[in-house]
Amino acid sequence: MPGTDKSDRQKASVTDIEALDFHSSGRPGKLEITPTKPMATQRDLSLAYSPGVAVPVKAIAEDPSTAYDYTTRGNMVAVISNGTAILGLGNLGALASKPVMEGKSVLFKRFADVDSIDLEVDTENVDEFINCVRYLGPSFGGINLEDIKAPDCFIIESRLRELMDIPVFHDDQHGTAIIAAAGLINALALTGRDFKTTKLVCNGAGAAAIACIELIKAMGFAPDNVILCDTKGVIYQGREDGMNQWKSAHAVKTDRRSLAEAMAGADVVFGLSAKGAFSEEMIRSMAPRPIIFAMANPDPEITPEEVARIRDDAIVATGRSDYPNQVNNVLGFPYIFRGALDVRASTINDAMKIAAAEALAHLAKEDVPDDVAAAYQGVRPRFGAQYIIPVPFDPRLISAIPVAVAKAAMETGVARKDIPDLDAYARDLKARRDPIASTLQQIYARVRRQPKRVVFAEGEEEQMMRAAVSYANQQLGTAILVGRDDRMREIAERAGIDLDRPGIQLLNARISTRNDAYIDYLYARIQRKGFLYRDAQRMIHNDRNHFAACMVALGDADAMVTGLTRNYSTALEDVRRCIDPKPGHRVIGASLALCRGRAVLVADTAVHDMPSSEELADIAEEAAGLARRLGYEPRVAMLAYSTFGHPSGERSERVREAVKILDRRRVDFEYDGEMAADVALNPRIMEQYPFCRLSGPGNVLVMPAFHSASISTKMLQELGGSTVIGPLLVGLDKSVQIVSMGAKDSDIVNMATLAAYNSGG
Ligand SMILES: NC(=O)C1=CN([C@@H]2O[C@H](COP(=O)(O)OP(=O)(O)OC[C@H]3O[C@@H](n4cnc5c(N)ncnc54)[C@H](OP(=O)(O)O)[C@@H]3O)[C@@H](O)[C@H]2O)C=CC1
Ligand SMILES: CC(=O)C(=O)O
Ligand SMILES: [Mg+2]
Repeated sequence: MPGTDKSDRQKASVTDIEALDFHSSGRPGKLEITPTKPMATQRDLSLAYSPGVAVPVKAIAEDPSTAYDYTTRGNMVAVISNGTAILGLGNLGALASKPVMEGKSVLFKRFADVDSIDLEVDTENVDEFINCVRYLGPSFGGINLEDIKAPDCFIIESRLRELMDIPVFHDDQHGTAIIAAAGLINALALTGRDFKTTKLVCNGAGAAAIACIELIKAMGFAPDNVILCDTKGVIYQGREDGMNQWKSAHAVKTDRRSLAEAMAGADVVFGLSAKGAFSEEMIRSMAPRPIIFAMANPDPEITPEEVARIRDDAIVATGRSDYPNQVNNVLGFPYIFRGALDVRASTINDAMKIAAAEALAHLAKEDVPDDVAAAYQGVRPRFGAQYIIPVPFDPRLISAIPVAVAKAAMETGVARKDIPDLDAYARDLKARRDPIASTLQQIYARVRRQPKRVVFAEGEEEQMMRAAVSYANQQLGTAILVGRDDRMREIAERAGIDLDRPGIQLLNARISTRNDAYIDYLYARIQRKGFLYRDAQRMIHNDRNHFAACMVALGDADAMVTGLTRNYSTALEDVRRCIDPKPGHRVIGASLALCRGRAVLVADTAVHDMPSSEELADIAEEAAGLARRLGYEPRVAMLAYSTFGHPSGERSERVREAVKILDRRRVDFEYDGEMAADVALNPRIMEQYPFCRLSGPGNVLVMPAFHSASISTKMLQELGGSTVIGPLLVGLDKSVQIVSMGAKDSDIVNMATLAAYNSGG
């Protein structure tokens, strides 16, 4: 198995198997290309291809700038590597770099709606690489070079910048430098230091390191106060071994020779080298309130835990997302290119880079508004040692950084398109990303802060075990697998699943010491419903759903997940035997559909077959409550085949009546209907009904009946490429989620996490 030693695996938030499964499941890899125009008819074909395509061809030949109007060029970036410095893993070749490059491409899309394709170029020859890339200009609005080793990357980037008239940006250099500079601006402010007098050591003298120190010197650091080190130690004036012109440019006059000597008394240390390069002794020798950016990936030069063991006055950042203060270029490249593309910039210059760094630094100092707090695990972070830089999921990044970059491009004359109204541009950017689409990430973060005990009722199923291990690994809490101990171990061993890890508990229902309590509890609930004491005994001993639900009911676990081996309604019946609805609530199912950066809740996708008007109103209230718990303000659209009375019919009448009931109940959320789905979702169509009370497109869709709810979500999933999570059970007094039969381990983890989240606390 590729990867890491045992201790690494235990602290890793994902296992090697999970990482491989993630990449191989479904369509291998992380990207696909989908057309943006219909390709359904002969006419479509004639327009998209011959003869219609000849018209834009001629237009572009006549005026090249129209390529931005007629092709993907203006929103398309290539991520290009030869794999000679893949993260901190070294030179593993072009092909091996592909997962990272695909990853960068999906981050472009996810965070800034920039389309991107990865290109791996199989040569270590600098001239060959340049020649390969230089002719690709017409295809792209920008080139993001990635993971090319120093010093080749310096030559490659500077030659390509001369040869091409679109931005060429080596992310490991400038992306990293921008983010590190932003973090440093804030860390210096917090420790009361001045750029001009602060002493900094940078370990690593490659792509990222050289760019970082060039940028911080441009921002005011004194060259004599910056010591660069590489595998051979300090880069001092006169050194000959392992040198190149880029290192020489930063050589200093000093008698220090080793990294340990350089770090003694230093205020700041940057690690852009390799795992474990900083020893405890080195950290101990630094000045009071040291600033430590250990940025090597995937493992830092020293971990925050290791630093905390030695001193409590340090500000620590790493390149990883599972520690506070993630200094990683993911905070930069998507947004920097967004801004550059939107003004059709010919290059990304220093002014644009500094503008991005300052915008990022500034954001960390701003108050975190409610709708952003969710991205921070529901806690409002305060500018300080644990929060010097925003997290990648901060929804403000999309409207802050591209604006700063675009403005700097216009001011320095490299923009080929003007954006006259930057406020309007910021609003457009904000609309490009729906904060609800980050919901799941926020939920995970919240659970991680308050880990929960979740029972995985069908513990003998391989998928459940995988999900439980993933749940525990992600530090979401304790995963309790219910099943026969020996059977679970046998299956786990065959499947290569390691159950002996922190956070996993195996529980045999037959021999649990709590059975008498569960049986008494259950019997009290079912004795007047035609069941005998021995029925209750059998249910607890032999049926894992009843056993697990009683565990949750009696507080031995916080939440439960089941459903893999039994159909939804049967599993729900089992659970309902043990757990009541929350007082004053109705149990419903709601599905969260995530599609193209947009998210909607659809209800009721599980419980009510043909809801009455009263029940539809209840469903609306439950679904709106769920939306709020998920962190967003509901706009409930009561859906039907008709819109505001036309065409009329019995089902629509029922929905209309539900709206009147909500009026009478004076509920405290936006709702309206009845309306068709396109009216609810498309603002242009909604405009035709100016009296509609929704302030924007519906984000909670209450369906007129179970069949329409189920059919529409399944169609969204199969035809629309949506991720559908759920149905989520809402309204029960204790937190239970039921997955669909045959669900994948990743679906089960999502549901377990949602169950944990819903269990409150
Ligand atoms: N957090 C972030 O956003 C980013 C982090 N990085 C990380 O920075 C590191 C370097 O990447 P990059 O600059 O692209 O790679 P390069 O190959 O261009 O440079 C690597 C540099 O690190 C030095 N080095 C390697 N091991 C050690 C060591 N144990 N002690 C001192 N110096 C060492 C090398 O020294 P020599 O010159 O003697 O060979 C070289 O100067 C990687 O770990 C990478 O993951 C990179 C980009 C972004
Ligand atoms: C983050 C990144 O680009 C790297 O580690 O190489
Ligand atoms: Mg990189």
